[in-house]
Amino acid sequence: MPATIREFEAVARDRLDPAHYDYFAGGAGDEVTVRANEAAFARLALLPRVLRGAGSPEIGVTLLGSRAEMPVLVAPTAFHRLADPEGEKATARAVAAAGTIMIVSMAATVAVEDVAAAAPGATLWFQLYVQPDMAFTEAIVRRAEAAGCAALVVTVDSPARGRRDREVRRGFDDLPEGMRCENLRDDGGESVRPIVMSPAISWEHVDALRRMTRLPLVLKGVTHPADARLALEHGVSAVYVSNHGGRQLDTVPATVDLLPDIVAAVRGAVPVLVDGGIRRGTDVVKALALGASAVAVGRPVVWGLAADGECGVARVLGLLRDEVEHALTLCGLASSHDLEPGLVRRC
Ligand SMILES: Cc1cc2nc3c(=O)[nH]c(=O)nc-3n(C[C@H](O)[C@H](O)[C@H](O)COP(=O)(O)O)c2cc1C
Ligand SMILES: CCCCC(=O)C(=O)O
Repeated sequence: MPATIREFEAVARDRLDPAHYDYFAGGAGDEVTVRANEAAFARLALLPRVLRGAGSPEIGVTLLGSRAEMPVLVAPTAFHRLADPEGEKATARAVAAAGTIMIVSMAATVAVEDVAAAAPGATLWFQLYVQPDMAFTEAIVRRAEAAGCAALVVTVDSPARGRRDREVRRGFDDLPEGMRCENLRDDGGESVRPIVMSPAISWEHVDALRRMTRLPLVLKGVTHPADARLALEHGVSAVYVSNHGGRQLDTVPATVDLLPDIVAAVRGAVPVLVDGGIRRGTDVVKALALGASAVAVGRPVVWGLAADGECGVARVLGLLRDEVEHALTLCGLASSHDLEPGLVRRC
């Protein structure tokens, strides 16, 4: 039984088709950003306080009306059936058991309605790539609403798909026979449209989404403080700092290094979420101390799923939960809400 998330990756690597492992693990260009995300956490040190009598820590969080029993969400990742036959259904069941939030990818290999039905207790948010055909975008949004998704996470770091050399080398350019992006079905029909990543997507599309749905909008893929300020002007309900796990533009800085400037720009107006390189409870604690309301994990969930399906995801989420609680206890804190920047030192 793997004892750490990094050990889960090793098990997953052994079990996965090498092309699929490389799809999940890889990133854009020289993978500078992939490495930077994890390395940046290692460069931050924690400076605990002692004798605080804090007791056992409380780590739950309420975000946009959704409750999460731990401040770690499941980031949207595509193609879970490449990792396990049950795919996103298995992930959602583990998420329900952990009491956290799963952001279902628009590129899921199980339809969002079927994910919801498989895990009635799961809190689901839906991730959207705005499609230039806004009628089709609206049809997808309506499906997510009807399936009970409680927020819409709009990914804005993908005006084009990142170039990932590992995918090119492996010739990975399509899903295997019998697997497809079920959320891209055309108007209840049998055909599935390709996902379009369009450089024409702009703030006007965010405004159109705002008018289209009452769901809270989360903007995923914000890295520049000026864009965080614009996001507030356009009425978003949360800003999600992400460089897509280093899979889009290579050499974007590590997200945890970008976080303080975004938090300063947002000035508490809305929650700030962050993902990228989180592999330990101490990473979660550092991100929260620097002002994130919660974090999300992408690859760790895929490693759990590939290693042992629903049980593997449950174990990965359980590890993170235990590690967060343990780190808070060692920091002398009664609650994750008591985290503040003074706990973190750059070393
Ligand atoms: C295999 C894989 C597939 C992904 N698919 C999506 C996706 O469909 N939509 C999206 O917004 N982000 C997607 N992402 C990005 C994740 O949501 C997240 O930003 C990233 O994985 C965080 O970094 P981490 O993997 O180091 O935790 C994907 C990431 C991976 C690794
Ligand atoms: C067309 C699916 C895109 C999935 C994705 O965002 C990723 O692989 O990073």
